Amino acid sequence: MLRSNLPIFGFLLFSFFFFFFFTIVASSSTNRTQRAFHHRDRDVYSLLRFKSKADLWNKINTSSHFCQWWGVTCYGNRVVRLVIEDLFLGGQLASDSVNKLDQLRVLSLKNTSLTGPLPDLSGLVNLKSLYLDHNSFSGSFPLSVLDLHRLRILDFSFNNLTGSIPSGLVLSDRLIYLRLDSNRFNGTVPALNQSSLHSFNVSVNNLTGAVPVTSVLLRFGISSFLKNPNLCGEIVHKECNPRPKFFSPDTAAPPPAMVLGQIAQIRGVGLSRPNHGKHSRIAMILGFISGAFLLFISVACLIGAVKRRRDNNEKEKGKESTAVVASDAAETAEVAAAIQMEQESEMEEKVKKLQAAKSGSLVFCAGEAHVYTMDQLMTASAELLGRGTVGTTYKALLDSRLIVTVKRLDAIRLAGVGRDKFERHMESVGALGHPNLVPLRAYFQAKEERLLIYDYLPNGSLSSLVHGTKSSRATPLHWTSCLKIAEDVAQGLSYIHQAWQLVHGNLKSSNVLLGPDFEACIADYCLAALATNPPLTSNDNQEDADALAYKPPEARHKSLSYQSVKADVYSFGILLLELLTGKQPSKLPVLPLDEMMEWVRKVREEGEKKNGNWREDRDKFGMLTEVAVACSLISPEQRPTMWQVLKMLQEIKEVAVMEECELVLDSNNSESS
Ligand SMILES: Nc1ncnc2c1ncn2[C@@H]1O[C@H](COP(=O)(O)OP(=O)(O)OP(=O)(O)O)[C@@H](O)[C@H]1O
Repeated sequence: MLRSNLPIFGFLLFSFFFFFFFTIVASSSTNRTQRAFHHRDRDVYSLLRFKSKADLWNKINTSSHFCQWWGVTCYGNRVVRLVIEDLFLGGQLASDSVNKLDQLRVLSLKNTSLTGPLPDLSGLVNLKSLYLDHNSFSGSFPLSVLDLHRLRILDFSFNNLTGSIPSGLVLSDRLIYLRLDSNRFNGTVPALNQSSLHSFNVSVNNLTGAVPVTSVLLRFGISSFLKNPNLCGEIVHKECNPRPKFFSPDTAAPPPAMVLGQIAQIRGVGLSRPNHGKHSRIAMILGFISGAFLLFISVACLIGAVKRRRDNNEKEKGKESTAVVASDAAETAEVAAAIQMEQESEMEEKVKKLQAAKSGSLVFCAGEAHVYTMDQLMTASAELLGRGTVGTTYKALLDSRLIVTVKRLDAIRLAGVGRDKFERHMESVGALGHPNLVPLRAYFQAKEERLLIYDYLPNGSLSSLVHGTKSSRATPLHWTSCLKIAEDVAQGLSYIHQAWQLVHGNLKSSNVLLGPDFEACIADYCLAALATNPPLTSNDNQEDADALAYKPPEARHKSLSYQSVKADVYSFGILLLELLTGKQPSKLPVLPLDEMMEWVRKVREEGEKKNGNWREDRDKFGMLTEVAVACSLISPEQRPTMWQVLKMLQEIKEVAVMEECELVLDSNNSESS
């Protein structure tokens, strides 16, 4: 009986397990989906709440998907950047709004006329850059910022913040940029000493007391502390509590007339007049006798004291009579020891760096893990990528299967750059961190050798994409690709210009590389500043002509070391025209706007005949050409800043998104009718 029912038991058992397994899988995937929706909804709710309290004039358009809103960047439907700048919002930063955006990496609301206190920000656990400058925020420094362990950039400058600057900031060891200037902070300056800090300013506040003498604050010098009238100390060149000088008028004995007057007051009589002969003679004799008596007593006491001093235990006596002096001396010794320790540690740091350089060690940039040594780098298999204006570039494959790019700088072209200058410059460049910059990971210098180590970007350069290579054909880019690449480059460039006030100096399509997701990343930034000699002329005249075409007219006849932000803007304009037309920079004509638009249109139409698989949108190309022409104007003053360029590009994107939405709505309407 049991044996005959075995198949039925087997079937029931199988069904039970199948059902059990299916339920678990289904419920876990439902949970996952629910979680994703839950996070997304929370982001939408946060943005809406932010808008409702901050955007009093309804400047932020929320009719599209939230990831398309002005200033919002998403990754996988989660908000990673909220950048709204130079816009009159006029409201407040409500609590419980942005604080829920736990995937946010960049929050920038600079110059948006926001008021009120700064809310709790401790929920922004992934935040790396926080720009709330040029607003009217009031109240105290939000302590929740101290919990943001990934924070590298903090800018609260030009607000009305009050209270003290929290000393907990000394523990924020990732901070590279701290601006608290032009507020109303009071109290003392915290003893910041994190070596990561590259930019720091607390000028124009009400700070008081001695500026702590740490090696990092010393490096910034007086310019970071200006217009705080009550600050003192070595760094601000002002003595703290100036001690009264011996024999200064303040401490000198009061004038004799006053002494006499006081004595007279104590005795209850007026000042004696000189013509009272007898009384004055008696007074004189009495005065003489009492003076002599006092002198005798004093001398006797002195002799007694000296004798007792000899007899008594010296230590005991020291404790009693010089307690105050001893504590002063201890304090002075402590301060001296602290200063000496600081100087020693500073020296140690310098010696270490020097030894590192001499012994051939790599100097890793701020926040980098030391994952390989110079020896490993030297024994890595290398492939030549190319020779450029400041050196030769190799791709190196390390043992750990890590691929890096090594740029070997040309000693002759960097001949005028001393060891310290190079080190300082590379420290600043190494502290730059932006998704559209190829990260500099480490640098090395020894005698004649200087190396820079960057990430290797696998998808080639923009130049190869636009013009093709031996192995790949050139592709005319769709306007959306042009816009995306232009926006990426503008983001990276305006970061260099704005946050760091550096310049690229050599922007061109071979210096724009494509990252793993085909995002555009700028390479070779800020190196031109080191090249003191003009570049060697290559054999390839075409290459020379193209390199020259990126240079603005004001820089054509100068050496490579000529650079400015407006020269970068010009190069960007040429790069954008190159993107739009696929023409080499030296083949681009110089034309006024209307003619340039016409020329770009013709070039695109020719391309379309050859490549019938893409369609262009004339208006979009027109708008992008307008931006390119504005950037490449002859007069540097008339060119926009990179920040303005970025805005123009984002506006074009917004127009395009709106048009697409309208199209979808129209087609939906026509289908339903
Ligand atoms: N980090 C990198 N990842 C991948 N390829 C790179 C990287 N850096 C440079 N390259 C490529 O290596 C080649 C040589 O670069 P290099 O910077 O030496 O010269 P260049 O860009 O042609 O000129 P310049 O020195 O004037 O910038 C270029 O084709 C460049 O695209």
